[in-house]
Formats: sequence, structure tokens, C-alpha cells
Amino acid sequence: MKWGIIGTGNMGKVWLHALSSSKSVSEKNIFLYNRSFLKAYELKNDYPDVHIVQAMDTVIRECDIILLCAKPKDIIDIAKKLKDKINEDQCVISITSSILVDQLGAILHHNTARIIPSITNRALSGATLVTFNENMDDGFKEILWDCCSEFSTPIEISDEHVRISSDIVSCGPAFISFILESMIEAAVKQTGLPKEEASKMAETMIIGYGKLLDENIYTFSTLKEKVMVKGGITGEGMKALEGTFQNIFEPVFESTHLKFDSEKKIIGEMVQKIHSES
Ligand SMILES: NC(=O)c1ccc[n+]([C@@H]2O[C@H](COP(=O)([O-])OP(=O)(O)OC[C@H]3O[C@@H](n4cnc5c(N)ncnc54)[C@H](OP(=O)(O)O)[C@@H]3O)[C@@H](O)[C@H]2O)c1
Repeated sequence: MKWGIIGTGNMGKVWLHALSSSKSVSEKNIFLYNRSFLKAYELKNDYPDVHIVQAMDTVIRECDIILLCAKPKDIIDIAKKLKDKINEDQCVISITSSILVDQLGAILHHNTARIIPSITNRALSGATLVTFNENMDDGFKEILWDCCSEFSTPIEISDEHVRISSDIVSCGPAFISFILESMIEAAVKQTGLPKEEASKMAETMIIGYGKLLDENIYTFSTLKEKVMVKGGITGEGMKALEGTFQNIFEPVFESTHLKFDSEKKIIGEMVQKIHSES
């Protein structure tokens, strides 16, 4: 199977790295096209055998599976260009929560899916959030699932929970970074511990933490219990944390969903316009 990636920004590069370094797709079977050609061309330095093409039509002509790795409005524009050029032997995948699988399916008519990546896939880890269009060919479903399993834990999700799932899987690493940075800043401010040392400590802590979960040694709750020795110091810190951090994610999720709703509205209007033009 030949894979095409349209859009080689952050997420296009995550896909490229995940596909090639997990060896699920060989570089010579990957075609890249980006609006700004040079940005894609530079990827030759790290991925010498991939094809960098100057026209989107080359991706459409050559590839069986096409990943649309642009921002939501750009994905709709790209889908409009693909619409009369792809066939039933191809499959097109969008990576954004704001476009429902049915919307992409209604524009392209053939095999479509949504696979939302996470920056964690760059380390061949973390989850991918998968939603197949109901008319999707079973062969493609299997190929996509197996491929995602090579570099992530694929999780099938419904449209209903797409935003909250993305908040956890895709935004989560940024949210956790923010929380750890605030831990580091407070340590530096309150105790004078040098920032470099505090950062190194936080980094090694979170790597070890991930391994405890990965090896099923603890869950979030059992880990918390284990560290909070009865009458100990962690418990005191936890009381303060509970006072400050109670429900901190509710406004976060409200904000992501507000933005999501406004993006969905714009996408809905764009899709409607395409239908009324055809
Ligand atoms: N960031 C995340 O962690 C994350 C995780 C999951 C899903 N997502 C979804 O992925 C979307 C893209 O995120 P990103 O961080 O990868 O954005 P990005 O870094 O801005 O990349 C978008 C890329 O798409 C290219 N592009 C735009 N229109 C194009 C067209 N018509 N033809 C070809 N290429 C085109 C852009 O080209 P230029 O070089 O010309 O700008 C750019 O390289 C987000 O909007 C979000 O919905 C993001």
C-alpha cells in the first residue's frame, strides 16, 4: 500500500515518523505534499527515501491511503479538490475532531475515516482515536487498525465523544506539561532550587511514572495511595492540592468545547456550500 500525507506540519510529521520508524510503511511507499513545498522538501534530510511531490494530484494518482494533515478548514478545501479524483480503491483519512466522519464521507463518497493522532505517537506510544465511516471497506479498516497498532494504542470512538477524547489524548500532553511547569516554577520560587535541577527532577519523575503505568505496576489511584503514607508529608501536600486544584479541568473542557462548537459551525457551513454547488 502507498500512503500519501497532505500537509507536513506538526501532525503530518508525527504521522511520517510513526509510519516509517515503526516500519509499518517503508519510506519508499510514502508520498508527501505540502502547500509550502520547501517545508516538505526539507524532510528529505531525515527521510531520504520518501517521495516529495509538487502537485497534490501526484498523491491522488499514486496513493491508496491519503492522510489529510491540515487544519480543519484547509482539510475541507483539500477534500473539495479530491472529490472527483479519488475512487473506491482508495481511502482518505482526516485527523481533526472538528470534521465528522459523515461530513468527509458525504464530500468524498468513498472510504473515509478519522484518525486523530497525538504528539505521543512521535515516540511510538500513546493513543490514536479512530472512527470509521459506516460504509468503510473492511480491508481498509483492518489495514488502518493494524498500522496504528504498530505505533500507538488505537481506540475506536464515536462522534459524540470525539472532543473530550481528543482533549485527553491529544491536548493532554500540553496540559500535563503546563501542570509540571507550574510545579517547577513554584519549587524555584519558594525554595531557590535551580530551575535546571527542578526540571531534570520533574522530567525523570514523569518518565518513571509512565513506566509504572506501562508495566501495570500501579493505576492512578493505587499509585496515589502507595505514595501517601498514612500521617506522612505527601498527604499534607495533597490536602493543599485538593483545595486548589478541585475541578480545574471543568473550565478547560468547557473552553475546548466552545472552540470546537464554533469550528464545527464553520465546517458545517463549508460542507453545506459544497453540497449546494454540486
Ligand atoms: N497539534 C496537535 O497535537 C494535534 C493533535 C491531533 C489533531 N490535531 C489536528 O491537526 C490539525 C493540524 O495541526 P498541526 O499542528 O499539524 O498544524 P500545522 O503545523 O499548522 O500544519 C498544517 C499543515 O498543513 C499544510 N496545508 C494547509 N493547507 C494545505 C493544502 N491546501 N495543501 C497542502 N498542505 C496544506 C500547511 O502548509 P504550510 O506549510 O503552507 O503552512 C501545514 O504544513 C489541527 O488543526 C488539529 O485539528 C492536532
